[in-house]
Amino acid sequence: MSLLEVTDLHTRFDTSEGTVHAVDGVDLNIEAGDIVGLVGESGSGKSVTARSIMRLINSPGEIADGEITFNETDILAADKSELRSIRGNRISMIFQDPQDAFNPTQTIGRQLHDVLRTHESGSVHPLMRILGRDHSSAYRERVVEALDRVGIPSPETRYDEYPHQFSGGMLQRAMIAMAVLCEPELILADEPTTALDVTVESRILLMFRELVDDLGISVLWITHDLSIVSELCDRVVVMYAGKIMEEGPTEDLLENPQHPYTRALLESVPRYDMPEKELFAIDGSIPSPHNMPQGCRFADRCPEAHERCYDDHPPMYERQETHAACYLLDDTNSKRPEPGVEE
Ligand SMILES: Nc1ncnc2c1ncn2[C@@H]1O[C@H](COP(=O)(O)OP(=O)(O)OP(=O)(O)O)[C@@H](O)[C@H]1O
Repeated sequence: MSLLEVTDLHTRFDTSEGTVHAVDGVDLNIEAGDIVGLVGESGSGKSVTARSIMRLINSPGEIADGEITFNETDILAADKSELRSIRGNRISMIFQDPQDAFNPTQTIGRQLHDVLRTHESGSVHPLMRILGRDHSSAYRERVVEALDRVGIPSPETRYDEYPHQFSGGMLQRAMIAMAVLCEPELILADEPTTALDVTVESRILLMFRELVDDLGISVLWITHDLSIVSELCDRVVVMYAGKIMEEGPTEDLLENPQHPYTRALLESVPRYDMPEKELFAIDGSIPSPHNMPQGCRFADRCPEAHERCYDDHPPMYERQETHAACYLLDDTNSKRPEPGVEE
């Protein structure tokens, strides 16, 4: 059994303009120790998928259907106390903007210390906080160790500094330290390096891979950047307009993409080794979330679309280890008689 199994997940938002089917029948598996990249254009439903896994969908949103099983725990049936013990302890989330994750009025060390203490022994009693009794040296040591592990220089000194004294890259590292502090089984990382410059980004990716290998943590890494996926991920899941279009091992999927959408995404990545290559942009735009087509969500932009693609969204077809939702992979297509030809 996989560490995380998401089956036929439907998450929607009821807005004044109608219902947005942000996640529409998503299946997703993550094995222990794997880094899975979730890629797709803006608005395709990546963040809503991650937030659904944590059950962080608030009104006007709701998880309308599906199953989410995390290490044999039924997340959608879990009560508040079960959820509390899962969030942070067993599944952590890292966000794009580290500023939002930290309180500007408390030192970084203090905040990491509180996370550790809260998850290990319940919430910190306000009186204990005033008396400073919760500031045990064992916790401090573990926080310093975590800051050191993510490559923050002079972690002992940095422990007592405030968020504004950290650069963007350092703050991002501190957030990663916070996510790994409780040694979770799964980290959901929502575009955590998008705001960083490329040199800091590649240092963080390298460090993250080492961290995951050392601690055996599984990761869902959300991004729209395929170069990050090729550097970091074991498997890739390609999402478009609320649906999974293709998924498979990174190398297979990037070298031999089956879905026209994946091919188009790969075509639009700038190639430094081929500077003369013209940049490709996918024609059209992602369908309006209020007015999804009944057929393949990508049909309107797909150069290979045929009549059938406009009728129903295709199921997943298997090609070795890759699965793609595209009728081009349906072997029975070739056996279908040409119109007007007797069988
Ligand atoms: N609170 C909300 N209310 C209404 N619609 C929402 C809400 N949150 C998300 N959506 C809609 O759900 C869809 C999926 O959004 P989501 O944030 O998951 O996309 P994404 O793939 O993560 O995009 P990005 O890469 O830009 O973060 C979008 O159409 C978005 O507008």
